[in-house]
Amino acid sequence: MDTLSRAITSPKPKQTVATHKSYSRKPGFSNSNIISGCLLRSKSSSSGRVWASHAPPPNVDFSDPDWKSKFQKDFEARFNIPHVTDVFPHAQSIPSTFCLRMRTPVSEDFAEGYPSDEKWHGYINNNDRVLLKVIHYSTPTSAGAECIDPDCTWVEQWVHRAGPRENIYFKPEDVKAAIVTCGGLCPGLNDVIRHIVITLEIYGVKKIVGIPFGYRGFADRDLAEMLLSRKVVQNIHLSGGSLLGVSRGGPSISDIVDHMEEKGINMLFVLGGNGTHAGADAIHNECRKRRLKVAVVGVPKTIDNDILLMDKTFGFDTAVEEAQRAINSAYIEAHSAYHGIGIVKLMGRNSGFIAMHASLASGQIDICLIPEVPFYLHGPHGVLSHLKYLIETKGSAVVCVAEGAGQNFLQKTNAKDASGNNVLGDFGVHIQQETKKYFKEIGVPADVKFIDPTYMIRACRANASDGILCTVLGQNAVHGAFAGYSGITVGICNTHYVYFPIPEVISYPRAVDPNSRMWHRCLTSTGQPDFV
Ligand SMILES: Nc1ncnc2c1ncn2[C@@H]1O[C@H](COP(=O)(O)OP(=O)(O)OP(=O)(O)O)[C@@H](O)[C@H]1O
Ligand SMILES: O=P(O)(O)OC[C@H]1O[C@](O)(CO)[C@@H](O)[C@@H]1O
Ligand SMILES: [Mg+2]
Repeated sequence: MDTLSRAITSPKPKQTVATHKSYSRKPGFSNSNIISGCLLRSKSSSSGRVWASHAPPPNVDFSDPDWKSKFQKDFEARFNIPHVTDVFPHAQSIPSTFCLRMRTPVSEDFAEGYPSDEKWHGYINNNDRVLLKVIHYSTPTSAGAECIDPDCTWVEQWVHRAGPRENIYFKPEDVKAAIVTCGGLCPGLNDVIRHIVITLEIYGVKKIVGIPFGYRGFADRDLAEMLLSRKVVQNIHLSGGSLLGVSRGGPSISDIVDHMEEKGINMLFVLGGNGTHAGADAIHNECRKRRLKVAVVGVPKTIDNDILLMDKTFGFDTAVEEAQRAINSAYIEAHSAYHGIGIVKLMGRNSGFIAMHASLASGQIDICLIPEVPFYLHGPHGVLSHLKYLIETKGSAVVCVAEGAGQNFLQKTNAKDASGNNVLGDFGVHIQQETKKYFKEIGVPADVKFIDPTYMIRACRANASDGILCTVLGQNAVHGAFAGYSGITVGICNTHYVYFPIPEVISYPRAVDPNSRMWHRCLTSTGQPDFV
């Protein structure tokens, strides 16, 4: 009988298995999609019916001989990126002021913005596309297969290529651009801010401001806009955090747009996660409703890496690198103690990407627990009994747990943060206590240490690869806005840079696929058994 679950599920004691948690019910996240995505994909592969995690629910009629072209048409419509001409069909474009040739950094040359150079072939054609999925899975049973139909037919899915356009829909002298950073911290925020400002200046924009402390800064009269320029942002990437500050919660969309109208903001760059992007999309829609010619462009920020469709989000690499240091400390502590057990908790509310990648990168983890993969703590196949085996055979062990793992072992509080996100219980502390209790009960000495490096990881400055990613994303955000797009976000997709319509990347959280090669690689590295 499971002692822990008895404590929690009393009066009906039974073994509790950690399962894929239910997601927060914020408007940006749809539970039905999670079910159709994760569960169908992971559970039904043996039956040969596997669906792409981001694909629409399987309501396509595959008996229709024309289903593929209909699907592709629908896909094209879904991934169409909103443009100012949708609302202002007569909006005039002008030749781009973004050009990197024939430049002399003499101040008077900049007075009227930068001159266009017709001979410069550095622009992206509006019809350029990037292939979203590059593997042709020949069968739904291939590892990590993401299929649309039961036969796993090859279907091309194209998304819009990011970058500077030859014609722009905003005159630089008419632009007042604002940047806002929301949600939790993430390495690289300052790098993105820096490159947005620098690129705006290259287009010739003179009015650039930062909104302090996230969306809150749009409503709080005590918080003044921060004037930004290349000079102000020159060195901000050398430290972590956000020059502008961050926050959760804040004013209504209508108050935000009132503020933008009042202050004349017509370009808004929004750096944040799924919640922030839901807000950005709502701001974009409200601006359209009010017939304001405004470009709202997002840059996805989440160390959890839980935004859909992208290779990765900025800050993730840095977080993994930093997490390794904590793992190494836990390893040394565990290895140096008699029967040492090190437990490291890493961020990841809904998704175990940091835990999985840090476990893989460090090569020092014996057990990796993530929200996507169910496990027992107690019982013959449970985590604790494997820990006993590791102590007996190796003398020490290191466990990496993702923040969102094992939540159903903990008492639910229903507490929410200011943005409406569920406040999670601390599974790291819980597994530490259970481990101590277990080894005491079986009379085996164990020295259990728990390390929670989460805020240290988030506050780091970006490493080199994230620094470059932030640079490209920041620049592309500005190119997208000048090109007249709004309600979009920027991302990296199969190593190329793209624009996505916001709703497509936040419809549910991206999660580790337990059938993926990467999770299997992680298991190979840890050598852990199935804990079910
Ligand atoms: N559905 C929504 N519609 C409009 N605004 C939202 C929505 N969800 C969240 N927001 C706002 O977006 C901001 C950031 O949201 P949240 O705190 O959830 O962080 P996030 O962007 O998801 O980033 P993180 O990855 O750090 O959690 C908050 O100010 C919040 O009020
Ligand atoms: O304590 P805070 O600042 O609210 O943020 C914590 C959350 O932020 C994240 O790092 C990003 O969403 C989560 O993993 C974590 O739960
Ligand atoms: Mg979030």
